[in-house]
Amino acid sequence: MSTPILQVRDVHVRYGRNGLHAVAGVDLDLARGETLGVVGESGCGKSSLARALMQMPPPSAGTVAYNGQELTGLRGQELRRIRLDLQMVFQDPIASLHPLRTVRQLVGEPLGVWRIGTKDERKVTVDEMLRAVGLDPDVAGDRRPGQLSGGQCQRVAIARALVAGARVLICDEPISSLDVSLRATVLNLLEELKERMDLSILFIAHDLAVVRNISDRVMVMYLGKVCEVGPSAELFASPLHPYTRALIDSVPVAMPGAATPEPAIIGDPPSPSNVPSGCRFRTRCPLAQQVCAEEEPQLREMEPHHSVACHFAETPGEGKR
Ligand SMILES: Nc1ncnc2c1ncn2[C@@H]1O[C@H](COP(=O)(O)OP(=O)(O)OP(=O)(O)O)[C@@H](O)[C@H]1O
Repeated sequence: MSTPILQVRDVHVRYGRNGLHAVAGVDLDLARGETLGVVGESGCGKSSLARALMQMPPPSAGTVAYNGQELTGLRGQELRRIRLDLQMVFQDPIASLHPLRTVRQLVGEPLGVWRIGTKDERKVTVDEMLRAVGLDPDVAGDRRPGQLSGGQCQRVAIARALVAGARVLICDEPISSLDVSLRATVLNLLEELKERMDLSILFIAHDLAVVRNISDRVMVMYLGKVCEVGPSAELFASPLHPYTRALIDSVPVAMPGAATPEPAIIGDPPSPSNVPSGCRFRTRCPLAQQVCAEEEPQLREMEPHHSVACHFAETPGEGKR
């Protein structure tokens, strides 16, 4: 197998003087051409992890290698250069774009800053990129973000992220702020661009339904740690962690007249400043036993490429170790 395009080891993110531990030792590999979905409830550390991978700011500890090159020690120009390859798309597209710039200026900016191509070549590249994200340059090119819909702004943000030849796209809830009717079109666009431009994607979302179809693999986070990671189809068909099962059970069935499911998971997650001993999910887990308070379960591979951090993963529901 070739080297992963992104290789992350034992990344930690701490905030503030009290050292709130938002990401508590995450490993991940993103293979070339792969889409890895990252899911978990609000506050579990998904965005903190994404920013740490981008070195915005660098993680408090751990390593992040892009194409085998370690990023955590890089600063200034060197880091900005790498960030052309490693781009991020944010949840709120309107807020992520300068309101006074035109669409052409916004998409062309990375090319101008790095003096990629001549002025005429840049114009051609920008127009091609706008067409690639489904915007007509003659119609949208001179508009400003305030004159576009949320979905169009997200297309502009994607065009801007990809225009200078990005290899990895980190999408942080890219469709959650969009109208429900537009979400599928933006997901389809990302899939199409991934194929056409040979991208690798880390796709963050708080609910599993969104990542289900777009991801090759899915990584489930709980309170700053990975509790399960595996191939998407297998993880949905045979989830191993009680938290993953609860997330899947909470996904509404897309059928007219289907009852809204009861929340399968009770209460809110504990604060990352007050993490339970042993297994951090135990305070909400239907399978919890004494051992869960005493020993932290480590990620272990149960099926090829499918790992889980749970003492009771082999016999879910029976309470046997
Ligand atoms: N800049 C910051 N300063 C202090 N605490 C922060 C900061 N950013 C995030 N946190 C805290 O870190 C924890 C993880 O937050 P993060 O935004 O990474 O989670 P998330 O899973 O992306 O949540 P959401 O889906 O709501 O964006 C939360 O407790 C949050 O309050």
